[in-house]
Amino acid sequence: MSSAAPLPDLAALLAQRVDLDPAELARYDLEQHPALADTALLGTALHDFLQRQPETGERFGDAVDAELRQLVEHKVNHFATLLTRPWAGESLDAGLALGRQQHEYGLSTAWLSSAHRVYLDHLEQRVGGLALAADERAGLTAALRKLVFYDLLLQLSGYHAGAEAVSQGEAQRLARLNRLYITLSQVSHIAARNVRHLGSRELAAQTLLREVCETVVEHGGIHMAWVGFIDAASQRIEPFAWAGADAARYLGGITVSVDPARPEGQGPSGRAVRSGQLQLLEDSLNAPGYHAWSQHALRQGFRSSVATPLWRDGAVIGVLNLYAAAPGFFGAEEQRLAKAIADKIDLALGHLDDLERQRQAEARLLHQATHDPLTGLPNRTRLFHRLEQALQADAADRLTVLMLDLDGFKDINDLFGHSAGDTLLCRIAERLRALCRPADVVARMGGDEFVVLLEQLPDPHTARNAVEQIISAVRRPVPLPDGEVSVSTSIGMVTGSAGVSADTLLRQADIALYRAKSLGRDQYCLFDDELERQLKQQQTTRHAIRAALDGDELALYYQPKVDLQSGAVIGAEALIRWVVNGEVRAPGRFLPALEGTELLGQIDSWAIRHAIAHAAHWHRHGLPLQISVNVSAISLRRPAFFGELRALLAEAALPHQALQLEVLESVSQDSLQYIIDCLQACKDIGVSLALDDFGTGASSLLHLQRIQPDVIKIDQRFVRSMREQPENIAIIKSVSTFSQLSGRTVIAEGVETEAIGQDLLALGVRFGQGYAIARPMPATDFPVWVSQWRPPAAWRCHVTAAS
Ligand SMILES: Nc1nc2c(ncn2[C@@H]2O[C@H](COP(=O)(O)OP(=O)(O)OP(=O)(O)O)[C@@H](O)[C@H]2O)c(=O)[nH]1
Repeated sequence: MSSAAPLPDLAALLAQRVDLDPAELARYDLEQHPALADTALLGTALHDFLQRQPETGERFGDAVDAELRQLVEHKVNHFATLLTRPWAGESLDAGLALGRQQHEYGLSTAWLSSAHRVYLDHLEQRVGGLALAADERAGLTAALRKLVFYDLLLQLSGYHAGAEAVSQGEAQRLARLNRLYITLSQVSHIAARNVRHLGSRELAAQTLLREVCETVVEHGGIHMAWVGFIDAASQRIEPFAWAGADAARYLGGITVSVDPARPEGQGPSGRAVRSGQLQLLEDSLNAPGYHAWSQHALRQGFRSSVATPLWRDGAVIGVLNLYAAAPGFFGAEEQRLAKAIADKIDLALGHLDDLERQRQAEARLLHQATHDPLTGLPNRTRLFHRLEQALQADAADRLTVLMLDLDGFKDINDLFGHSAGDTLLCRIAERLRALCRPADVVARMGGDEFVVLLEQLPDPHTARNAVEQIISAVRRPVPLPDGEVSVSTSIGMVTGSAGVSADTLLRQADIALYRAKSLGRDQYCLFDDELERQLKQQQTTRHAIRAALDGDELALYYQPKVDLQSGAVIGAEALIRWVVNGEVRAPGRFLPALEGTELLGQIDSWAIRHAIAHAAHWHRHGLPLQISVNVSAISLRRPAFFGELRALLAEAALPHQALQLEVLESVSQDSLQYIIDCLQACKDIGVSLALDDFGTGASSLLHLQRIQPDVIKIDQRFVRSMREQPENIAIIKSVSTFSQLSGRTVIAEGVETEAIGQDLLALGVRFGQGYAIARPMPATDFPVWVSQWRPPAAWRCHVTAAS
């Protein structure tokens, strides 16, 4: 061994510490004494010694045999090298490595040092066996002792270097973890944020997840972070939010799939989705299955990453990817943190979904509260709100409200069933919607009533056009499972004006609608102040009539019906009068105000009750006449009508034939089967039926067939003017002939003069009613009149001539 070569710094330093002079060792030329090492012997001694140390068992556990043997082998080899080439670099390295290794095993310095006792014993024994002079042996022994201490210092240096490296690495790791924990707490904070104001679920998720990525990058020492979600159609993981240097460019350049059959599905994200487990990429440079991305990753400057699955309702929906610049960045603790961040994202997404569900539920509730469930149109509440908004806008005068009510809709329900009625309402709703502009409001107010709100109309002409189109559209037949039905609609129309309230506008539209109905339906009516005045008048009248019904102001007057030929009184028609402060008012002055109201039905009931009472009284007093009373459609529609009538007849003990019901042709035009059934039931118990005002309806003969009246009353308009309008004579004649042929009695109304009576007799009409016979009179006057009545001589002569 050459002592001329300089010692490595550390070797020189340690040698100096133990006062070992390389020249001193060199003097003994240890290579001459291979027996000194005797590695086999030393190995056994060292193994036996170390195995006895209590610390050995604690440190090596079950693996004591294999691991201790290996360590002992390293030690012994090193010892042999040390003896022969103590200053060689490999000897130095091996000593340091041994020390670091014992530190890594977690062995103490005491344990390490104790081995050197064995070296000393071993060397002393070996040296004792050498053939050396005493002073030489003493010198060699001393040099070898120093060499053992030198090695002890060398191994302890390695041990400490190891300890230092670990503590430095640990400090860095702790600092990194600390940052990550801070990051996690910030992520928790973000995930728990109130997101209501962030807009839609999509927008809120984007904001939250972007903030999470930014926080992780900014505070967590992460190079880049992104969250992606699985797109079911493409089976790709589509980036949703990201942060970090050039993240957008990186993500723009890669495709990530969950499909294991594709190379893009082989990376950590695809595997994370499929396995539901975090996937660790220790080093992108040498990771199997990573070739598809490694170039991108290198350019992007990251070496390690974790892909953590994101969950929703038990299924993986996406991935959180975190990247670090250093390889092996993600230790166990970092991975736990990545999972914890992913958990927070799961929570935040769950929270967003709950919020979205809540929002949808609220929207549904609001929709339910503001829309009609049958047609889906806005309901009264919403209409009212929209109307108020429209009125607050500047152009109130360019606003038109149309209030629609279908005509005779009740009949559709009655004839075809309620569900057919529903279908009809839906079809009408669709037609209205189709006719209006998107900004117009079409609302269903309930029942068969709709309101259309037309805003920003350029002129009144446009509004009228719209109404006319609506009227025609409603008229078009609607196909139903059992055939087609047709309805019409009446419409009240009103135009907005500055300062008018929504309430008022709707009320005015309603007034106009009412007028359109009373004018005969299937038309529209424009609201004006006169209309309102009339309505008020009407309401006053109704109020007064209701009071009259309860009080004693109504009376029945009787107008006789006679045989013009013989002068015989065949009966009388009961006509209602309203006696106010001595003034007797004819029904024409107050009944129109009751049109369509239940009050009309009450008036009918009152009249029937009193007519029966009068007739019964006269019957009991030798005047067995048939008394007729007018009944409106509204009464005949009442299911209780027939029962009540029969009870009244029974109570008064009046023969049923003594009562006649006069119905208007318009009743029959309603053609309701149950009205006809009701009339038939009355006929079946002997009550007589007269068709009033015959000739004024649209299809008289047709309805005759359905109603089957016993008596036909020719409307007085034909009779009164028969002299001036000869065509009326033809009508009267044909009605008379037809009636005689079908076995019905014909009575002419409006016999106002003797001449008319004569003409009627000449046409073969025998029975009449009119001023030439008698005006309607109070019930008390009627028996007297009957006893005194004589027909004009001309009629009697006519009779004579005819016979
Ligand atoms: N099928 C159906 N019918 C309804 C609904 N709501 C209300 N109705 C009925 O619709 C009818 C509306 O009454 P009215 O407007 O007085 O009946 P109408 O026969 O059209 O009378 P006019 O308007 O005077 O021509 C009533 O018989 C209600 O029972 C519904 O949702 N579906």
